Amino acid sequence: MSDVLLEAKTITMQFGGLKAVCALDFKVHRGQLAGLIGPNGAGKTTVFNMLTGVYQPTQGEVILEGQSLKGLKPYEISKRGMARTFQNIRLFKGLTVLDNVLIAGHQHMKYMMVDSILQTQRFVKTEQELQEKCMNLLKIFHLEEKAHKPANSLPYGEQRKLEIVRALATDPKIILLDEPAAGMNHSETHHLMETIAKIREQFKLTVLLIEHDMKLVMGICENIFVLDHGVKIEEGTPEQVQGSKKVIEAYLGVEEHA
Ligand SMILES: Nc1ncnc2c1ncn2[C@@H]1O[C@H](COP(=O)(O)OP(=O)(O)OP(=O)(O)O)[C@@H](O)[C@H]1O
Repeated sequence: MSDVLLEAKTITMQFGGLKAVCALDFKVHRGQLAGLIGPNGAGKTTVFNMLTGVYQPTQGEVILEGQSLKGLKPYEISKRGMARTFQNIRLFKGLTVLDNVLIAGHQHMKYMMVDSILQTQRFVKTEQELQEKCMNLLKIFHLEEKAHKPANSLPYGEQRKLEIVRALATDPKIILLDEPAAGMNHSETHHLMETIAKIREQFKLTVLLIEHDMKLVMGICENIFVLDHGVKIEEGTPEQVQGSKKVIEAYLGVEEHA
């Protein structure tokens, strides 16, 4: 099996007259923790939207495990093992924390409608297993005691963590995290960093994250892609990227992100 799990092959996204992303190439290797960074408006979220089928690239293609994702819908890509979180939290706010996770887990259940109506043994067993799995995931993120509380009663930082738990409940091979630490304080961010590293090990996951918190990115990513005006201007280890003249220039004037 190839070492490359996810590949962007010269992907371009044109919105009318604006090329938000231009002929972008990159590869994420199996098991890697990779980062996608760049100043505001560089095209990072647009890249995630192309990877996950929200947008079809106007040119180029995305390859997951050697197979093109061209023309696939987001739910089809999710079934192939790519999960994501969003910059703006998207939870079922009135439902409990656990129900939010169960709904995500159900998307990949193998039993039939008839099992569910007749409450067959297979259905009951699968439901129990799913419930256990979801509770275990909540435990990893220290959310188990809030399992039966409404999602909208959680503080913002915990809602972000719940989004990650929901993504993990789909048993992904790769998880794309869009600004997971946004709105978190220093100690929450530090804890999140440790948890991301832990779940990567525990679930043999591949992770690609967008993040403005440079401490987080430089602290956990092994390989970083830097976008500016839709173009990849640098790629490498945290040390290589931090020392790059092009990267420093791209960030000049936006020092609040440094
Ligand atoms: N649906 C859309 N239609 C038109 N233009 C868009 C659309 N989505 C994004 N853009 C534009 O594409 C460019 C890249 O936006 P994108 O949100 O991908 O950047 P980003 O790097 O994620 O920014 P930020 O760090 O601020 O979240 C911006 O100029 C944005 O205004």
